[in-house]
Amino acid sequence: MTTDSGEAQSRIEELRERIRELDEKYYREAEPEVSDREYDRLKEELVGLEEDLLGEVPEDSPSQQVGDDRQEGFDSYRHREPMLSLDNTYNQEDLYAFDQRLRKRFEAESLTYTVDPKIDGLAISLTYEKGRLVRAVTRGNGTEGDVVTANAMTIESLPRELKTDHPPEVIELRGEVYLTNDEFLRINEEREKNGEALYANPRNLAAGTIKLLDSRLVAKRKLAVVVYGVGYCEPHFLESQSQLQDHLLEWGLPVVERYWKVEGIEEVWKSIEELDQMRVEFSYPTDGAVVKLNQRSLQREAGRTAKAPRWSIAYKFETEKAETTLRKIGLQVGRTGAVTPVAHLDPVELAGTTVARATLHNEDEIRRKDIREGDRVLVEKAGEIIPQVISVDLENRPEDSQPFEFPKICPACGTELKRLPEEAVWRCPNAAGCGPQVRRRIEHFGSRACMDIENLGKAVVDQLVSRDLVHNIADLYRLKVEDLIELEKFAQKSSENLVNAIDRSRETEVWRLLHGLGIPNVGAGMAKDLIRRFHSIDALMTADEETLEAVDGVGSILTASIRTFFAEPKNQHLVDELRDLGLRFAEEIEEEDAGEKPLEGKTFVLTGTLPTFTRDEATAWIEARGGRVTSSVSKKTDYVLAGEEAGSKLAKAEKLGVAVIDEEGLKALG
Ligand SMILES: NC(=O)c1ccc[n+]([C@@H]2O[C@H](COP(=O)([O-])OP(=O)(O)OC[C@H]3O[C@@H](n4cnc5c(N)ncnc54)[C@H](O)[C@@H]3O)[C@@H](O)[C@H]2O)c1
Ligand SMILES: [Zn+2]
Repeated sequence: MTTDSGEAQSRIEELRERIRELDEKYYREAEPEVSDREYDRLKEELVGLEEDLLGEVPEDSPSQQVGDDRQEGFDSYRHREPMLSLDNTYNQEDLYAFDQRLRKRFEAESLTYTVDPKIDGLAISLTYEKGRLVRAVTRGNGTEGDVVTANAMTIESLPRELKTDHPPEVIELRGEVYLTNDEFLRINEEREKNGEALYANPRNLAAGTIKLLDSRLVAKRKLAVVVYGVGYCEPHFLESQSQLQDHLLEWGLPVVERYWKVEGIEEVWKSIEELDQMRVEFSYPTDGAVVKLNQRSLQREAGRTAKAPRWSIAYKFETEKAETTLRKIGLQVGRTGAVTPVAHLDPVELAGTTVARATLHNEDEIRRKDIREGDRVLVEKAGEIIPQVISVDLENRPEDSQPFEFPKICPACGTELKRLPEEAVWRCPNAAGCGPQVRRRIEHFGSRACMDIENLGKAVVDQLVSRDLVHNIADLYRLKVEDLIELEKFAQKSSENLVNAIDRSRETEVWRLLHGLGIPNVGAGMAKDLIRRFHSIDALMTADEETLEAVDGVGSILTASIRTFFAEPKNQHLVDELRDLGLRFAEEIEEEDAGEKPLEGKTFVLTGTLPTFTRDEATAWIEARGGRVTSSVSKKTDYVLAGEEAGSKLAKAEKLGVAVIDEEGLKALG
C-alpha cells in the first residue's frame, strides 16, 4: 500500500467512526453535535474516498445505512415495506445526473416527476386498517421501528378515520412529524424560564417529543404531521404519486402546503427554485425539495439500494455561511463545571443577525479541525440557534500561528481540569470552590424553577459570594440580617425580607430542592417524576440502578448521573447539612401506602398501553403495595403487566414462561 492509500484508509476509518458517533447522537439522543450541512459534508467525503480507494462503497459502511432511532422502553413493529432514507445532494449536477440515469434506464426523452417540500421533522409510518388508524411507528432501522401510537394520537390534525366509504383494506402511509417554528420557540422560551437546557432546532425537539414515554407530556407540545407517501397498500390501486396526493386530500389527511407535478428535469429545477422562494412562508421548517418519479410502475422498476429508493432524490438547500477572523478562543465555566471553548470573532452578518461568537463544542472538535487563534474561519447557522465554526482557511493562516492547547487548569479557579474517558468535556472538579460554578449553582438554587427565593438574583448572589458570606447553598440558611445590610442596595427591611424568604423555602416542595441540587441532567420535570416515585431525597439516594431505570424517561446516562452525584462525599456532606438545617426532605405519604403490602417481594414489568392507568400510575399503585417495577423481562420477573399493543416484552415473557396479566388481573392481586 502506498502512503497515499494508507492515509486514505485511515481517514476512511476515522470518518466511519465519527459518522457512527454523530448518528447515535442525532437519531437516538436527538442531540446533534454538528450541523446537518457539516454532517453531510463528512458523508460526502467518506463516499468519495470509499469510491476512490475501494472502487465501490461497501454495504456495511455507515454511509450506506439508515440511521437507527430505536430506543429502550418501546415495543417494536416490523414495517410491511421498509422505510428508507433518501439520497441527497446540494448540487444541481447530481440532480441532472439522477434524471439522466432514469431516462437511460427507461429509454425516455423525458419523465414525469413530482417535487415536494422536504419537511425537516422525523419520518413516521401510519397504518390504517379498513380506514381506521391502528398504529404509528417510527422509522427505526428502516425495517423495524418503535411503536408510538399513543403519542401520535395527541396530534390534533391526524384523523383517526379516513374520510371515505371505500377505504383500502390496509394502507401504511408515510409522513413527517414536525413542530411549527412558533411552537418550537414557545417551548424553548418556557424552558429558558425554568432554567432547563434549550433544544437546538425544531427537528430535534420533535424527535425527542415523539419518544417521550408519557403521552400526557407529549400532549403539552403541539406536534403536527404531514403525509406525503405510501409504503404498503392492499389492494394495490395507486398508480402514481400525484394520484396518491389526491387521495390523501380527499381522505382528510394533512398534506404538503404545495407540490408540483412536472415534465422533465428543467421543470423540476424551476419548481425547486420556486419552492426555495416560498418556503419561508411555510409554518414548518424545510431543508430541501424531494423529487420523485411520478409513475408507481416505474418506481417499482427502478428499485432501491439498501438505503434509498433509486426513483427519488432530495435536493437540499445550502445554508448561509460567512467568513471572518477568529480573534481568540475563550473558555466558559458552566454550573456543572463543564469548561466549553467559545470562538470570539470579528463581528459578521449572517442570516439576518450579527455574529460575534460561535461554539467550538469541545477539545476534540478543535483538534479535528485544527482551529487556531488568528485563523480566517467559515461560520454557519443551519437551523440551529448558535452559529458554529465549520472550517479554517489553511492557506491564509498566519505564519506564526500555533496549534491551540486546551488549558489543563480551570480559567476561573486554577484547579486541574478532569476529563472522564466516556465524556468529551473537560470539567473543573472544584464544585465547592470554583467561583463561576458556585455562583451559578446558588443562582440556580434560588431561581423560580427551584426554591423560588424572591430577591435572590444574580447581582445579590455575586455579592454574597465575593464577600465570602456564602460558599454553598447551605450557607444561605445561615445568613443573618446584619450580614445583608452591608450589601449594596440593601437596608433593614430588604434584608429581613430576604432572610424570611430563604427561611420559608425550607418548607417548599421536595422536587424543588432536588432540582436545586443541580444534578446534571435532572431538570424540573424529571425532579417531579423522581419525587413522585421515591417520595424522598433519601429514598432516591439509595435507589439501585434497576429501580432508577424503571422510571419513565430515565435511561443509563441519567442513572449514572444521579448515582455519581450522591456517591461524591462533598455532595453527601452538603445533603447532610441541608437536612440539619431543617429543609424538607420527604413528601407525606398517603395512608394507603402505609397499609398492607400484598405485593411484597414481587417484581413487575410493564408493556403496552393500559386501559385506565398510565405507566406512572400503575407503577405507583404496585409500589404502594410493596411490589417492584423493573424495565426488562428476566426469569426473576414475577408478572408482566401487558396492555394494548404489547410487543417484544410480551413475547419474551411467553418464552420465559413468566405470568402475563392485564390491568384487571393486577387489581385482583392487590
Ligand atoms: N447533524 C447531525 O449530526 C446529523 C446526524 C445524522 C443525520 N443528520 C441529518 O439527517 C440526514 C439523514 O437523515 P435521513 O436518513 O432521515 O435522510 P434525509 O432527512 O436526508 O431524507 C430522508 C427523509 O426525508 C423525509 N422527508 C421529508 N419530507 C419528505 C417528502 N416530502 N417526501 C419524502 N420524504 C420526505 C423522510 O422522513 C425521509 O425519511 C443527513 O443528511 C443529515 O442532514 C444529521
Ligand atoms: Zn474551577
